[in-house]
Amino acid sequence: MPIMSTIDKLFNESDAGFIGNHQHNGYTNETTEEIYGFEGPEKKLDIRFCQMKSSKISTKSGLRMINKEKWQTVLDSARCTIISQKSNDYMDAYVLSESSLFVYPRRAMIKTCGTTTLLHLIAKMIKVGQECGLEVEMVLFSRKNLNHPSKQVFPHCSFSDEVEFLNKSFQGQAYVMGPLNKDHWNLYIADFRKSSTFQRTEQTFEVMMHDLDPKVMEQFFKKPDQPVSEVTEKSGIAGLLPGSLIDDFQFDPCGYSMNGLLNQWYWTIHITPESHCSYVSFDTNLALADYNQLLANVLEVFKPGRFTAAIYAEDGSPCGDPYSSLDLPSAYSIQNKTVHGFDGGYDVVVCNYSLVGKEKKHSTKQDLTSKSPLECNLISVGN
Ligand SMILES: C[S@+](CC[C@H](N)C(=O)[O-])C[C@H]1O[C@@H](n2cnc3c(N)ncnc32)[C@H](O)[C@@H]1O
Repeated sequence: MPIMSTIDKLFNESDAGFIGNHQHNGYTNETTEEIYGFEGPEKKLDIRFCQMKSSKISTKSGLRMINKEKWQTVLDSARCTIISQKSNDYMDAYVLSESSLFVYPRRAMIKTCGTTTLLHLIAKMIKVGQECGLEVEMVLFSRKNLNHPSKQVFPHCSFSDEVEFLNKSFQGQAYVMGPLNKDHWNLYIADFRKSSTFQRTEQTFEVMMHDLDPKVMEQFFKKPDQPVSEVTEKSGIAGLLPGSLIDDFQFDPCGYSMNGLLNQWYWTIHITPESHCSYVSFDTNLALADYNQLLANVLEVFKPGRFTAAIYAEDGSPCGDPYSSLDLPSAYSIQNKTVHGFDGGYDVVVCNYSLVGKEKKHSTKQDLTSKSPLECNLISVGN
């Protein structure tokens, strides 16, 4: 079935008053999103699994044994729908009505936006793992601060509720990276990995962009007869990581999501183009030694007014020194940089940037001599 007719069918079959996660307020014809703006910033759950000792099930495909229909029943708990799927030798990647799901044999990464209830799917996720002979060995839950937390469904109205909820299943630790009263990134980690059992080589890079250039955002309002592949090409998205298998989707009347599969690496972009709540996210686990050029290219494509960048890097990953990563693109000034070294063998760095003066042209060509004052928070291990 073509993608468009699939999503039309899914949404038409939704309960009255709900279109995917677009929720009517029940009093007028206006949706919650029309009043407050769509909540672009995603909640992200990254769960790593290992072989369960007591289990007789042992397959190389692990979580990839689970089919699309079964994943949909898991996603029902988060209130989002699978729109499309693409797979390669390494992973299954799903575009969702609200963001994306990536499934590796021993890892599932889900990000959902709007008023989805991501953490409600944890119990089903653990069960799915058990059915594949796997148990959880690490959980990372993260999200940027939300625009309208009070419009969320429990436990997503506050990070402390989310942490309490997560701690019912795992015993983890919670961190706020960045200024509490400005853009910041919440992170919860439960790490059950046995030390020195294997090399830690994972890394992820996220850019969370606000106040985007309206001319750029115009491209993500659906135009009759323009195929989504043309939007992906002309916007510059396709050129970010050439050679990728791309699964892209345009929402009606606006909005855009894509998953990219580049060998074993995923990348994903989600766009909320409405001017009163414009937001774009870029997320990848691509194993680069540093992300400066990729960041510059992403900024050149989207031209945000402000953005937060976050790197998670394990000690054995190519991105060895996150502190010196995220060098300043010249059109932007860095507001703050928060680095946390974890005793589990990984570091996290989160930076906030804003565009220097509206009159300045959007150019992200690197000029490392013009660094502006840097407020730097170094948090020691175990804090
Ligand atoms: C799912 S997309 C991408 C969200 C993403 N987290 C981001 O980075 O902005 C959200 C955009 O699609 C639009 N949209 C249109 N129909 C939608 C639907 N049925 N469900 C979710 N979003 C929809 C929203 O208004 C918004 O502009």
